[in-house]
Amino acid sequence: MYITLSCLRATTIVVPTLIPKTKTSTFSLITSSSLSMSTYHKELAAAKKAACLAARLCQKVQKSLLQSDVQAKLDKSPVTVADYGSQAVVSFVLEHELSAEPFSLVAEEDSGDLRKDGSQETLDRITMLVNDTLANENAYSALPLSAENVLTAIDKGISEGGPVGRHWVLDPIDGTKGFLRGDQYAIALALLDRGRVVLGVLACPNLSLASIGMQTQQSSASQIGCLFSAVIGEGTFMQSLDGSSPVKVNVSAIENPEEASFFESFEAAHSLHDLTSSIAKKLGVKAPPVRIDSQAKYGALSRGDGAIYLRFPHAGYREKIWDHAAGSIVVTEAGGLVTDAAGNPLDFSKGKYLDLYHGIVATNQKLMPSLLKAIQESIDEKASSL
Ligand SMILES: Nc1ncnc2c1ncn2[C@@H]1O[C@H](COP(=O)(O)O)[C@@H](OP(=O)(O)O)[C@H]1O
Ligand SMILES: [Mg+2]
Ligand SMILES: [Mg+2]
Ligand SMILES: [Mg+2]
Repeated sequence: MYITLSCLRATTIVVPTLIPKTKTSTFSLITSSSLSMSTYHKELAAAKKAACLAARLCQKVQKSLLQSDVQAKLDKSPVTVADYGSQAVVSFVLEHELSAEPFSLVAEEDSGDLRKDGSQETLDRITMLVNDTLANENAYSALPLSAENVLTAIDKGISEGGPVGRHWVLDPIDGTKGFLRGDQYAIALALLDRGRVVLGVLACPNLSLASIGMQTQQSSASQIGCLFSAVIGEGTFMQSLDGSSPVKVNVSAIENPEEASFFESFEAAHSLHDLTSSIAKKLGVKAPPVRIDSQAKYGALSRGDGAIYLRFPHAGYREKIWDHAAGSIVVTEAGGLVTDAAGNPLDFSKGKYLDLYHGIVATNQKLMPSLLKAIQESIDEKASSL
């Protein structure tokens, strides 16, 4: 039996342990072969390290959130010093850990607003946060970073992605609105190889290690902060953000929709809650929806906390790849399916956006056919009532 020592080590170190082989319905301990044989082993270790450091920065900011730390982007969505700081940290760490490889990053934020007059104080604060976060990383001779270095690191995220070569895909804080409320958010990092997601890491600093809905019954209730990771063909693993041993996770095995519970966005503006409630009613789902922010929903789904995730944005909204790349591989490698509302797999090879039929659906293989049927009926009913 083997465990990883810490998610902050760039090269995953495995050591023998005396942990007994235990198994629950959804978790099992990692095996040596799944760690040592990975094609993307180096990339996985770098991604975990980058996401854990970024999570540390975000946690620090969330604890002492000041109004001046929040700004509105041109599209009026919020962005915080932590979004920028997280992007700078991940970009810097990936480029330095994987310096032998060409580096392409598709990321949500850019430095445009930070370069404008009046932004110097905010930029100085971000630079300080980034340097504090990386302070213990003695291996990086480029430290401390100047404000210009931080802007450059943020702007490395300017790639458009696409079907050729490798591209990292980053949402430095997914669920910024949840982050501002003190709720769920995630640092979501994925690797595309020739248009396919081959690796994903989701750091969820506010997600309990115990399953949602079971916190009151489990002793690990107080342990908060999960890191999900998945490599194509190797399964999905969960560990605590401070580096506990990874456990393999699996999606729910529920076959009867009446026993299923479903996740959706906390923000009603991000998904049509009336449509999802009509779908749930058709399926006979009894439990009320679990509404949480960010790709933490994919993480929770991958370990079987709920059985379905439904996301139906308002007409005209185009989903971005960084909102789903890491989450989708975390669910598919845990045995689930992630498709659009017609059952088509998500295509991450088209650049920054996903072309979708109506929305995104994630569940296990047994429930998917009846779910897609209920979805189509609900979409048709909605259309005919307009
Ligand atoms: N009108 C809209 N419809 C659907 N998604 C939206 C939206 N406006 C913003 N979003 C996306 O929803 C993400 C949050 O997802 P969720 O609803 O699952 O919490 C946001 O990510 P950021 O917080 O990274 O900007 C943003 O990209
Ligand atoms: Mg945003
Ligand atoms: Mg996002
Ligand atoms: Mg974001």
